[in-house]
Amino acid sequence: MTQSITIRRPDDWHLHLRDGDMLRAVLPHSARDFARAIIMPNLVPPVVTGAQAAAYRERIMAALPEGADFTPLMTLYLTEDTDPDDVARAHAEGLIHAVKLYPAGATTNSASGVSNFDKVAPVLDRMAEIGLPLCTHGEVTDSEIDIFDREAVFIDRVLDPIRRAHPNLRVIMEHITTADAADYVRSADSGLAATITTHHLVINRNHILAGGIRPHYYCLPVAKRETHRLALRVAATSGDARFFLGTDSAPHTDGAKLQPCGCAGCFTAPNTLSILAQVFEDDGALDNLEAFTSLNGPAFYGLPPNETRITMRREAPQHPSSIDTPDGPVTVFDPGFDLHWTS
Ligand SMILES: NC(=O)N[C@@H](CC(=O)O)C(=O)O
Ligand SMILES: [Zn+2]
Ligand SMILES: [Zn+2]
Repeated sequence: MTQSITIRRPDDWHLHLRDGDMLRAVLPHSARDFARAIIMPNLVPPVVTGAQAAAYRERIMAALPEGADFTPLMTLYLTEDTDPDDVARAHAEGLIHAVKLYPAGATTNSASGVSNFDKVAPVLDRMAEIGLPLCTHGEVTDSEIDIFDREAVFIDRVLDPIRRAHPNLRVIMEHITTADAADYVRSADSGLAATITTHHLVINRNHILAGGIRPHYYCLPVAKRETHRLALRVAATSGDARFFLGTDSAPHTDGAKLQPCGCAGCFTAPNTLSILAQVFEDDGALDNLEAFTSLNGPAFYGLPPNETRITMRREAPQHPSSIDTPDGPVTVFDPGFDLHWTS
């Protein structure tokens, strides 16, 4: 039996670090295992301009533990008023690595997102020209569309039209949850990729709803039926360069999760690598773990893979079940099985 695995240091291509006390509480958990992360801009207010991204980057750097080796890769939150010149400038400075599209109202802190997609066409044209990728929260928000269908409908109604209108735009479908999305990504030869979260490889909708409601498994896009989870496992463990890790680690205090109307998001930063090693081992794909966590993402973003390596050992890890913050505890995602890989 394999006792250790050595891989290039992983990156996280979709991460919520929040701000202030929460930032200081969660950042060490990502910085321990990941060299770089694409930092989501859905703060309140959102990170819309290059100047705001530069200031947020400073706050992240200031919150890093002594000696940590972690580089935040900043993103801008796309609004109908986003200025193409500001985006191009922030990209040219090396500050931002993507722009994030949230359909208005789709998820946590997305009120300033896009309703009229025609209004963002000039920004998307400029991004295509300069090679700056668009990250999408791929769900429509129409109240008449069933929540379990919102990703598949987004592909037909929003994503495919955007890609036809901007054929050179590089797009990352974030946190995909369906076989439909995996198939759509495979249908493109280039310029399209997807991130997959840790939790969507582990839970299906039964975990949220059967035998009692489990708010800590509620995230967006919501986990789908088992056939979709299995399709994501195939995509993630295949080694296919179009799929890579974006944990979507999205911390909310227990007070905010355990409510009549609780927040969406799973906090997976502390135990993601332990869970992934086990998922890949269970699927007989340990050899493809490095492609998913450390190679495919940088290749799509046009960055070199990390030079340093980490070794994971077959040993029961010591992860906390929750972490403390000044605003209250944040529960760590429970995969529902014992872990036996330590990073
Ligand atoms: N994934 C989630 O359920 N929540 C994210 C937002 C997002 O990525 O959609 C958050 O910011 O809390
Ligand atoms: Zn999202
Ligand atoms: Zn997210």
